[in-house]
Parts: sequence; structure tokens; C-alpha cells
Amino acid sequence: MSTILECRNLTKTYGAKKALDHINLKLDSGKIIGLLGPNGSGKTTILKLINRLLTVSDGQLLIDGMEPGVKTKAIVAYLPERTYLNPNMKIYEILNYFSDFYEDFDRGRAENMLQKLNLSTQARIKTLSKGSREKVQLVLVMSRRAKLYCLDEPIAGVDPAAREYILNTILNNYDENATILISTHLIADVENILDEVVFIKDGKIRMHESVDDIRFLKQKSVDELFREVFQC
Ligand SMILES: Nc1ncnc2c1ncn2[C@@H]1O[C@H](COP(=O)(O)OP(=O)(O)OP(=O)(O)O)[C@@H](O)[C@H]1O
Repeated sequence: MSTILECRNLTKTYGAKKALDHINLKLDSGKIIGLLGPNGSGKTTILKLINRLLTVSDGQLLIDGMEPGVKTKAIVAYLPERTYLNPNMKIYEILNYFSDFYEDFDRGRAENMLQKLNLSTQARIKTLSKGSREKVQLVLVMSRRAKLYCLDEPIAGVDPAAREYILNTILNNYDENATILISTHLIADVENILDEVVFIKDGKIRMHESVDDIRFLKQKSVDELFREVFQC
């Protein structure tokens, strides 16, 4: 098993605010990992650093052994917490754009998923509900054959039935050697698909455990453990 992500004393500051404080973390490839923590704990900051939307203040961040750059962008697929789709474009136009932009984009897979979600490729983004826009965005990301998927709150805006479909879509559409890092508050909804969890609070890693160990050794669900660790 190889390491897809490594943080060595990773620190990120925004002015005087330390959003990530000397984080050490190693993630193996082939896992679905939940990045879980209360509001403001640093989850989005980590995902943005991986995607080079922010730069490291101190320490090191390595993706497949490389610092974030052009080469890592080609192997990382990112779903940001906010929609970035151009509201005036039709879905098929965005598919064209993704096909041109990403060598690893599998258009057939995207069209298939859209069809299952009853989303017409002729639909214009601005005519879709918030939940449907989020579904389109997730389909685009999961249709890349990336090595690392970073999903920031992928199911926050969709109804429970769609949540299940989306989680199954995530499970069924990624290569088993790829890694998925999911940041979410909806722990009970996602815990069944997770192999490992990383708990983060105040910019520090509080726990990195396998979900099987939490269930069998601690005899708890991830949701129960999260509430225990982060009780207010
Ligand atoms: N651009 C910024 N300038 C200053 N502080 C920031 C900035 N972005 C984030 N922060 C601060 O850094 C900390 C970590 O923020 P981050 O968005 O990474 O948390 P999060 O865990 O993703 O939160 P949430 O679950 O609410 O989305 C917070 O205290 C936040 O206020």
C-alpha cells in the first residue's frame, strides 16, 4: 500500500490565526477517509492546501510524494464546498469543458450518472435546484479517474434519498486504488462507507483510526465517538 498524502508539521496561518497547527498525517491509497471536526476546525483549509488554492505557511504537504503543483492537480479531483458552475451554461457544455480540460475525465460515466439522477444534459445550471447543482458537481468530480478525491461536504445540500444515491455513486465509481477524503458534518450518513476517520479540532489532529477498530475495539459508532470527543 502506498502513501497518497503526507503532512509533516503542516501549519497554515491566516494573519495571526493558526488554522492548522503542526499537523502530522499519513493517508494510504485505496481508502475512503472521513475528515471530521466541528466548525472552524481546519477541514476546508486542508482540502484547499491539497488543491493548491492556498499555500503552506510552514511544514510540508506531499501528494503522492510531490508538493502541490501542476502534476498533483492532474491526479487530484476536488469538490469545493460551494458551487463553482457557471449558471448560464448547460450541463453538456460543462461536460465538453471537463473533457477538454481533464485527460482523466470519463464522459460516458458522467452521462450515465446524470441519467440515473434524472438530470438532462440539456438543462441549464441556473434552472436547477441547489441540490441538483450539487449532484452535477459531484458527478463531474467522480467522473475523473483521479488518485485522490477531495470532497468538501458532498451531501450537505441534498435530501436523504439523494444522499444514499450519492454515497453509492461515490462507492461504485472510484478505482479501488484511489483515495477519497470526505469532509462532512453528517457523520451518521457517511460512516458506513468510511474505512478510516481523522478527527480534527482547533487545527490539530485529535484522532486517526480505522472505522473497524472504532466499532469492534471501542464498540462505538463513529457518530457516538465523535460526539464523545467533541462534546461542547
Ligand atoms: N480567509 C481566512 N481568513 C482568516 N481566517 C480564516 C480564513 N479562512 C478560514 N479561516 C479560519 O481558519 C479556521 C479554519 O477554517 P476552515 O474553513 O478550514 O474550517 P472548517 O473545519 O472547514 O469549518 P466548517 O466546518 O465550518 O466549514 C477557522 O477558525 C476560520 O475562521
